[in-house]
Amino acid sequence: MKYIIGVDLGTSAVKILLVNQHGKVAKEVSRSYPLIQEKVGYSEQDPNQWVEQTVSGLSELLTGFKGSPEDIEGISFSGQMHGLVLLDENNEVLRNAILWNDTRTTKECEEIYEKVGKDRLLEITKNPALEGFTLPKILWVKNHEPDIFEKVKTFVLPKDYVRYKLTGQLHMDYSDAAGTLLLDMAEKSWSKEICNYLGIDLEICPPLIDSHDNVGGFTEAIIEATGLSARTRVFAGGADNACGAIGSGILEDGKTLASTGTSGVVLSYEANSDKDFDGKVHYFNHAAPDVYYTMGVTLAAGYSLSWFKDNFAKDISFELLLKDVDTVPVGSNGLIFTPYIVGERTPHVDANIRGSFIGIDASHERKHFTRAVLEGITFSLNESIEIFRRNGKTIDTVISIGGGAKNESWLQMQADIFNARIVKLQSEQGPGMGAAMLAAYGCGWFDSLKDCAAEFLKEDMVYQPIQENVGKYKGLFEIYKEIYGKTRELNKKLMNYRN
Ligand SMILES: Nc1ncnc2c1ncn2[C@@H]1O[C@H](COP(=O)(O)OP(=O)(O)O)[C@@H](O)[C@H]1O
Ligand SMILES: O=C(CO)[C@@H](O)[C@H](O)COP(=O)(O)O
Repeated sequence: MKYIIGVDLGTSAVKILLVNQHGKVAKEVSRSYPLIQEKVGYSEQDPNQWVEQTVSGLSELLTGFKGSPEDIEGISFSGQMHGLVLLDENNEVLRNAILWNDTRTTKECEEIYEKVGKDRLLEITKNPALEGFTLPKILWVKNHEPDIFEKVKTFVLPKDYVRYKLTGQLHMDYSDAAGTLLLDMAEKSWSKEICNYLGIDLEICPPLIDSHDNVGGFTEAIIEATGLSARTRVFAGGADNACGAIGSGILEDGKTLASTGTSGVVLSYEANSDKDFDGKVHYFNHAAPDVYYTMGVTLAAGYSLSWFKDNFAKDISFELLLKDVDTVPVGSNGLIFTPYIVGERTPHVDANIRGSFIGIDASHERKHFTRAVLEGITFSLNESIEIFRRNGKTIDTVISIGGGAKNESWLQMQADIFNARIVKLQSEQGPGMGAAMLAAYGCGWFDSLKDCAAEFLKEDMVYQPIQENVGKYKGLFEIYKEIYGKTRELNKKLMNYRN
């Protein structure tokens, strides 16, 4: 039997899948790492922890493997997007990575608009300046840490750094480069124009490649540390949402994905780069060759649930915390949660908004708060679904992936709130599976990613919307949408009291 490996470098953990030639997951390993949050709005990670945990996870993957390491023909990567990793002339990390959910860069976004112009930025990159994207983070380091910036030789994104440490080769693929705000999306090249406007040396941008391109093999040190073979071919990989889309078969028009990882994402396939969403949703290069996708992002989806569990149910599992949610009625007995605990992106680009529980009643127990958290996260995702529907997309079926897709009650809730069929695949590890599929395609096992999807991806469960719940959620969603406007000014005033 032949195998490939898909590595998904997520925000909460690195998840590694060993997948056989029929797409069956033979083994799954996960290793977590912490977020470093020194101040409100800051979110960082240590790139060397990603590498240590990935190498340790790969070693465990090989432990007890019955085949020969040479049977593992390829490996590829999916990675949390936008995170800035700065390297010096020896490719040593200069500071912690500044992550996608770090919102310290509001001023730098304004600087980008002033110097590049909003319309020109949108023309070149197809996206607005958002705090989470990489370019504002580069400018933040330039403005606040000039001593570090002076030493920068190259910048890369999280999975690119891990791949570099495994192979000694430094690259970035188009799907991840699209999230930097430095890529000319249609031309597929770094934008000299944007670099010039902002005083950034084009030379710090790494070489660009396709997600299925072979970058070489493992270094001797990695082979020794993990037991992997020198013959395994390493393929570039892609942005986690692009890989999630591949791993869910979002490879043709009309297909929609909902992902509840640390972030939440609603994603739709686009054949061309010339649609106009006026920057309301992100518009990026796919990891499948020469196609695109659009998506709306909830900054704290699974992260809201993890935050709730860490603070109010630390010693129990997610399964135990969620086991009672079906005993609570739709609408959590009049309790609504907004998941703005680190700000929001879609539809409200707002680094200062914060979350609320509205309608707390003396009768509410922890299970009501738990259900309200799930409902609030799903309402937020539904705001992205609403944008897509308003732009003429038909969304009647949604493939659901990410940590949240492990829970059946949440999947039914998605069906009821989205008013769409929810499909759960046999593995909810969309990005890891997408990375594995890039390796399978790169190895030449299939003529196209679509052929690979036909062999690898199998439906497990389908959740149909329950019309009585759909009706109730329609009314609740209208109330949910009012909360942003009604709490925005209060949250601005409360900013003075945040550390
Ligand atoms: N059993 C579960 N049921 C529901 N949600 C879960 C469960 N386990 C984890 N999660 C949620 O999934 C999130 C992690 O999802 P994952 O897709 O692994 O994220 P990432 O790729 O960002 O690391 C956590 O933040 C948590 O809220
Ligand atoms: O910022 C975005 C997309 O624009 C996030 O979706 C990140 O890509 C992180 O993903 P997860 O760790 O939540 O999967």
